[in-house]
Amino acid sequence: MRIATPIKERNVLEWVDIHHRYGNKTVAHGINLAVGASELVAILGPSGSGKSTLLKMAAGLVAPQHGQIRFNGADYTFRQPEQRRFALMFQDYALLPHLNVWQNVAFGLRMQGQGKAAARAAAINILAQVGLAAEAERRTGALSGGEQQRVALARALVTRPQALLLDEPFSALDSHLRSQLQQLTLALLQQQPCPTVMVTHSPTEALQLATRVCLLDHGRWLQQGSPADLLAKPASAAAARLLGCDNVTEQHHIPQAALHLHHPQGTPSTLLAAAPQAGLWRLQWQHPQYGTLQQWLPATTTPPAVGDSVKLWVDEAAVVVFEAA
Ligand SMILES: Nc1ncnc2c1ncn2[C@@H]1O[C@H](COP(=O)(O)OP(=O)(O)OP(=O)(O)O)[C@@H](O)[C@H]1O
Repeated sequence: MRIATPIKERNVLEWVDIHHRYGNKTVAHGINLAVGASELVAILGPSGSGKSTLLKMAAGLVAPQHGQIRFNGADYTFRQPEQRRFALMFQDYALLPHLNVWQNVAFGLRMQGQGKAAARAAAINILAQVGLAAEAERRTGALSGGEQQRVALARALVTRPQALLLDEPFSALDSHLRSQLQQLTLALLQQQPCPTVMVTHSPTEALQLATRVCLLDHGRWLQQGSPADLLAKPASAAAARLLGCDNVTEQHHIPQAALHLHHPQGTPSTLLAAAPQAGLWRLQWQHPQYGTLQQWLPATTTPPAVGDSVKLWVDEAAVVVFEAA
């Protein structure tokens, strides 16, 4: 009988059994992660949880004390950064101040040995895609923060990297620019897919952009999954809090779908506060069994008056109970 050989996906970036400490602080504790060519994986975790260290290991800027970085099945752990052909876009995007915009973008291509004319043409082409063709001759110091970030994105993608590593790439931008650049990044990645890993501390960013979100705490995965799966069933209170969920205790998470106002089976609850926020009403209830609960309602609804007592039903079938609780 012939046994079918599993087809191994190509262009997979992997962290394999990574352990790392700084002094007595463990920042990676048996980390495994495989990112496929069409994936955008977000690593979401609190400050100091070890997110950037994992990215730096893939980039070749930090060598893990134990474990391997692999690409396409090959061991990359000790390859020099420039031998990896991975593009980095870090928070401090560090454009070269003595070069103009197109020269910054073309820099990687020139380092790879491409001729000046071809490198310039490729740079201008990608600058057009990020809406900066007209700025090609300008000094980078004269650009706004958002423009500099777009140059950094163009610079990261112009070399057609084997993998893209993004460390808080959008955090310095205001919300309008942030969403513009996020959409632009997704569009460019659709044109030239490669394993992409984005480090962020923003649950909104991770859940909106990533195909898979990995929750990291103290150098360990808390949980991994698609945004929809994680939101539907966070595995623990720590995971739910990292995801930015409301109504979390050590025992359970009460999602918005579990809350029903003016329900005949509801328990009289007092409205403590009501405020417009992010285009919605944010209500705070005092519930006799569940304590303080946050509820979000559409801006078009008229909330009860603060101090009123209203029947609020918590549908227990929709409450997420944590297994360890
Ligand atoms: N070169 C280093 N030497 C000593 N300690 C370090 C070094 N680099 C990072 N650390 C420490 O290791 C921990 C993890 O750092 P890392 O930058 O990976 O975390 P992070 O999750 O990306 O944090 P942040 O969101 O704040 O950037 C932090 O406590 C940091 O201070």
